[in-house]
Amino acid sequence: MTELAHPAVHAVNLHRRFPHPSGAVSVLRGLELRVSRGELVTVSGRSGSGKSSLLALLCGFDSPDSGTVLLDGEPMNGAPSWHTCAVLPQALGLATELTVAENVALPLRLRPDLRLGAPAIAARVRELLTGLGIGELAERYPLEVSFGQQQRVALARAVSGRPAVLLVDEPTAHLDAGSTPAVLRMLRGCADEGAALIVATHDDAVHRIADRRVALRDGVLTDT
Ligand SMILES: Nc1ncnc2c1ncn2[C@@H]1O[C@H](COP(=O)(O)OP(=O)(O)OP(=O)(O)O)[C@@H](O)[C@H]1O
Repeated sequence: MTELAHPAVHAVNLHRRFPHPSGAVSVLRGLELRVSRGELVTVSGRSGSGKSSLLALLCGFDSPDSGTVLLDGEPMNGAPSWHTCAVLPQALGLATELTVAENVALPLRLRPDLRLGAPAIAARVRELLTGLGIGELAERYPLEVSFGQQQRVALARAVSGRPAVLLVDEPTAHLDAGSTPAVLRMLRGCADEGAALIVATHDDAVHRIADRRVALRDGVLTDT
């Protein structure tokens, strides 16, 4: 019972400042955020307001100057496992030496606890790629598909292991209007299955599927 009292993600008084010879940038200034299981929160904010910097702190890629990130009530200790917290970063980070299907399968192969055999992994990969409209690209390599297609591959990889927390940076930035609904369906579906989602976006279509919208301004979040 007590564990349900904790939000899946709780950012407490986060401060992050980047030193630079031409003047330090104080990006986060006491930022607070709580996101529950099953909740999809979108973060808006002008370019350079600190959305990606926030996501980097929440997944442990970066550390705050002060403040804490709690996952399920526990202070983050280094980068959490991929099935605890998965990320779709702007830079995607696909493994270019692996095929599209192998990239998406990776989080599943890293989870022996799931005891998934090769056929079950292949079925999950197929389901995700087909759901995103890129099933025919399974055997290609990331550099043989467009950037918008790579972005959907990276989304499929992020969700394949059913992470408890999913952090997503600009998921529709490189998509045409026809490809966007499938991405929105997948994001919403993850939240409906119980994941906590934080999605940085400039896209109103993404904001429309949110349970809650916040804006990052002057280093803090406000409800919109
Ligand atoms: N490693 C770093 N070193 C120095 N400055 C940084 C670093 N990372 C980010 N910044 C600065 O922090 C600020 C916030 O950047 P960030 O990428 O988080 O913004 P954003 O809101 O995600 O922007 P966009 O919408 O364009 O992606 C910017 O002024 C950026 O130049």
